[in-house]
Amino acid sequence: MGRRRRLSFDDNLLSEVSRGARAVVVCPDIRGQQHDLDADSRLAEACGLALAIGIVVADASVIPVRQVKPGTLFGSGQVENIATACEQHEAELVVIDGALSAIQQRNLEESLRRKVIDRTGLILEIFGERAATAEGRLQVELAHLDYQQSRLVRSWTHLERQRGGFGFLGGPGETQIEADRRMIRQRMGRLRKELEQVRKTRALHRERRSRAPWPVIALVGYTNAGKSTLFNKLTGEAVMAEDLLFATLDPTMRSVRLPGVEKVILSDTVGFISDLPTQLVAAFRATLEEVTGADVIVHVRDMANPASAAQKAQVLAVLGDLGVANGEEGQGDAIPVVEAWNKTDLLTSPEHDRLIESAQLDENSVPISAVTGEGVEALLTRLDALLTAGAKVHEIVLPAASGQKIAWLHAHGEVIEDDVVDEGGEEPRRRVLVRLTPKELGRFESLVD
Ligand SMILES: Nc1nc2c(ncn2[C@@H]2O[C@H](COP(=O)(O)OP(=O)(O)OP(=O)(O)O)[C@@H](O)[C@H]2O)c(=O)[nH]1
Repeated sequence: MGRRRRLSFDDNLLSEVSRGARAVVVCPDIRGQQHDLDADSRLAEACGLALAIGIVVADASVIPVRQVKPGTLFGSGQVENIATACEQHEAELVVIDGALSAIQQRNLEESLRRKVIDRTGLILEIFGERAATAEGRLQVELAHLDYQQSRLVRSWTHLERQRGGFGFLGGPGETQIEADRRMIRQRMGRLRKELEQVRKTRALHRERRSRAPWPVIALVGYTNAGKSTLFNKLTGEAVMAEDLLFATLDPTMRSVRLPGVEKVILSDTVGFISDLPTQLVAAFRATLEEVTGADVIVHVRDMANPASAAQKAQVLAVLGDLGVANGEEGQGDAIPVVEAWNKTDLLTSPEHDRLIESAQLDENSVPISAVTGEGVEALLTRLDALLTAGAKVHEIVLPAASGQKIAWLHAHGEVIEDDVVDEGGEEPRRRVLVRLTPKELGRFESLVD
């Protein structure tokens, strides 16, 4: 009969994995495949991602794959080894840190008699859990549907009937599959429209903020680099100091005071991850757009991580694509980038000394420990210098009644002289001699009376 099951997008579609599930994590090291990181670092990252959504990593291993088996990815002996590891470690879930086709996933689930998720599935779980803003949530749902759609099509062309998998396919029959595909397409269409709307609102917000009288500092960096920890240190607030990856899918904004600059907005952004599946790039970038409006970017780096250099290259590539920074100084309108070389407390003494030495050669690199506070003052001083760079003295004459504007000048600029000038006219005027950066002058000029 083939009872129809409705596609339901409202009830927890995004969650396939329960918190606390015990998992065996496997990183296939496929011969000839290029990756940003080596297999061990990828495995470590995958374990971190799994932990971030509350999965218990019971066992983790790299499995070299000479030749991909179309049906199962791994060879049969390797699948047996994974099954043994699952038995030994009482795991109910297998995380494969690579891309699985729908068929491979299904076959592995059958042989292992356990739920199997691949890397895209894992990252979608994290995005689904962490997306906080409307745009983030819409992007994640869209990415999820896209992922499911590709599985639906592929599985149908190869199989007479899909079993297991995502659970929303009911009875067999092409009409059923077609109907499901149409529903997914319609839903995706609606989501895209909603996204468009949300983006417009966001652009308005950004515009409003860019006219806000405060400079913006954006924290960017690889996942687990220590952005949230530094953010907390700087703002003095416990925002999200969890030992979690992606503690911040959506930008978090806080205002802080710097020694020389009265007030700045600090914006924490989502962490980067290696080899981001292409389907997820849009969801990830949506959250980074905030960075394009920043006055200074702080690139937080985990200097205790052996993959630190590769991570830096990726962050710079994305910032370059966003058109905000190119890593080189003095080029175009690029936003200045300060590198916060974090986790100095984890380095050995010679490593620590080497880091301090290299930082002395480059004023835009500041060794810090967001945990102990080492170097944080120096970072603030550098930020202050960049935010006040290019400041010039301006003579500004205003009607004496412009109290708010005059107060703004005192709050933001370095006021050198401020007197009332009486030129015999009807209205007394104030003449303020004040040092302002070009950006501050722009902000001042956009103030409304
Ligand atoms: N020892 C040491 N640990 C640090 C330091 N900074 C951060 N950590 C730790 O590194 C882990 C990750 O820090 P977070 O601040 O959550 O990293 P993040 O960059 O915000 O991570 P995402 O939100 O995933 O992008 C936490 O366990 C922190 O306690 C540091 O300077 N020294």
